[in-house]
Amino acid sequence: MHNWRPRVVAERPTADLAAATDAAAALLTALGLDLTDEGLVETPGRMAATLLEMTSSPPFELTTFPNDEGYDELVMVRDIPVRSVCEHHVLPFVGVAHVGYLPGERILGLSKFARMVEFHARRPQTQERLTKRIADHLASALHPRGVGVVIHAEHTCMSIRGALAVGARTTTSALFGLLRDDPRTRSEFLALTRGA
Ligand SMILES: Nc1nc2c(ncn2[C@@H]2O[C@H](COP(=O)(O)OP(=O)(O)OP(=O)(O)O)[C@@H](O)[C@H]2O)c(=O)[nH]1
Ligand SMILES: [Zn+2]
Repeated sequence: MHNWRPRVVAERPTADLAAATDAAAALLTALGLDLTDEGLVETPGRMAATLLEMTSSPPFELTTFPNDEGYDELVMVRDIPVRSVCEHHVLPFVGVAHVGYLPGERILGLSKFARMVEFHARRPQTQERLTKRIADHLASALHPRGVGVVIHAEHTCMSIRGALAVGARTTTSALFGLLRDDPRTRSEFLALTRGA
């Protein structure tokens, strides 16, 4: 009945796209929609593929290098795009992450900051948990002297419905080590997250 085939199928071994398509059709029908309507015929398949795409993480490998020069100042990647899905309404939240660390013996390939954010973002969750997981991952992979993650995001579940707070942004942060405990490093990091 549904001929539409997704162009991009994200990986998740336990996903059953055919069953998800049938379930999406049942949901839309239960909501009173007529799926024989021309524009809706392929919608269940698109819905299933879209939800799978939005909640599946691309795999990646962390590449680290020895900190040969003994670089000991802050490394920071700002304005990394965040696209995730809130676990309460399965609606997107979208924003940016700023990720920084104070290196110890290893440094991280710069692109891996963005890959790490994308990896953790692509699943239903809260912004708080996402922030903490990125910081935990960086800390366990690098054993740095400090880690900081700040995310600013708009949650569509409270902007396009419900509270209708269009433009309201939520800020979360996770700070470890010297970025949490040393006042100078902490304020340098937080100033950089504000664009200074
Ligand atoms: N702390 C936190 N809350 C979130 C996040 N994403 C969505 N929420 C909130 O989850 C809550 C769910 O509240 P409920 O009262 O169970 O759901 P609801 O009736 O749809 O609530 P409204 O959104 O106020 O209409 C809402 O307040 C959402 O704003 C998140 O990342 N972190
Ligand atoms: Zn929500």
